[in-house]
Amino acid sequence: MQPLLLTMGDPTGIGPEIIIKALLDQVFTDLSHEVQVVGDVNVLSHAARIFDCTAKTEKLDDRLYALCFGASSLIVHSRSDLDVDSIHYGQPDTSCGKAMADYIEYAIDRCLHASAAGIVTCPINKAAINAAGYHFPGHTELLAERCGVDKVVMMLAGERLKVCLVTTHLAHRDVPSRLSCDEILQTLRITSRAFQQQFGIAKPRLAVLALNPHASEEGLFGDEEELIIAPAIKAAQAEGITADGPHSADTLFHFAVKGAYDAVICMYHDQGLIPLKLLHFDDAVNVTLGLPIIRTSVDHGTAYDLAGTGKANISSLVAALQMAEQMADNRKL
Ligand SMILES: NC(=O)c1ccc[n+]([C@@H]2O[C@H](COP(=O)([O-])OP(=O)(O)OC[C@H]3O[C@@H](n4cnc5c(N)ncnc54)[C@H](O)[C@@H]3O)[C@@H](O)[C@H]2O)c1
Ligand SMILES: N[C@H](C(=O)O)[C@H](O)COP(=O)(O)O
Repeated sequence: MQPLLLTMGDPTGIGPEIIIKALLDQVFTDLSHEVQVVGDVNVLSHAARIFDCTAKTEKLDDRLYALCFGASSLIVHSRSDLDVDSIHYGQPDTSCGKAMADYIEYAIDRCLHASAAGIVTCPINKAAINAAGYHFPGHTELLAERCGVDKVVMMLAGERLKVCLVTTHLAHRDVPSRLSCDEILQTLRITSRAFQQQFGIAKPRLAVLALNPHASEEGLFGDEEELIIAPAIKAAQAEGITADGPHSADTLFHFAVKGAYDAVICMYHDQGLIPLKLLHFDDAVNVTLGLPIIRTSVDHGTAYDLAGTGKANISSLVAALQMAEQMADNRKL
């Protein structure tokens, strides 16, 4: 069985320590897929000290190590040679920015060449990867580009609520001009197909949100609902997709969490991620739908205020690993 690759994320964030914590808590041994880390063996070894552990490092091959703590061990594809004495929690430099982007690119490459089952990502700092010359607003867009896909969907998934975004990382003032009937229709198609093929829901029920308050109150404040969103829903319905709306965003979530829908299609990042993280910050998973490879992620960021303390919660990491494993198993069926 091919391994799941877990990218370490920002070397100065909480990524390294949640990986070590997961290893010490035997999280990886509870999975049927082997988990291998793509990161920096010295940074991980350094992070072990946060938990008063000393890691033994064994070189297996070029850039391939085993990191051992007593009976627990972890294979590490060590793709950077950062100097742990010159990097500091919460302060990424250009070498860290380059390293975190390299980890993702290496993992994508392995998946595209069918030598890994999927990718689970720890958080990156978007400003740091951009400063290092990788002009992407996040993993999602980097993954889409490297996999040669025009449109993907960012879904954040918790037990009670799943939100899928039509637009992702962009300024609020740019949202209306980036919304189009085609973008919404593609989001509905990708989401519906992913639920059917990857999550085993034959007829996913999708709620589509409005952009404006009260779905624009019949055009009183805005016309995106009439001109863009409603036609996209109609086109999706004509293709057999179970979608309805546009729904007022302020009330729809109440019904969605009671089980009326499998997912909520949101027009912009915070429209969906505020309710999602309010309910599920500890245990939600970020999944990229529409890729030819499997990618899940923790739902939280680099948490610089916690980095180096060992206090970060690993529940979202555990959920992201479990979901990647479930997606890999479904793919085999
Ligand atoms: N998947 C990703 O790569 C990803 C996701 C979200 C944010 N980010 C990036 O992370 C950076 C910081 O973003 P932010 O401050 O908006 O969000 P954040 O999630 O890093 O932090 C928000 C708050 O939540 C706390 N927190 C985060 N993770 C936690 C955990 N595992 N356990 C306990 N508390 C936790 C933090 O201490 C902080 O108080 C930004 O550069 C952002 O772009 C990356
Ligand atoms: N939008 C995500 C969130 O707030 O949790 C996050 O920034 C991660 O995005 P990528 O997976 O594209 O890095």
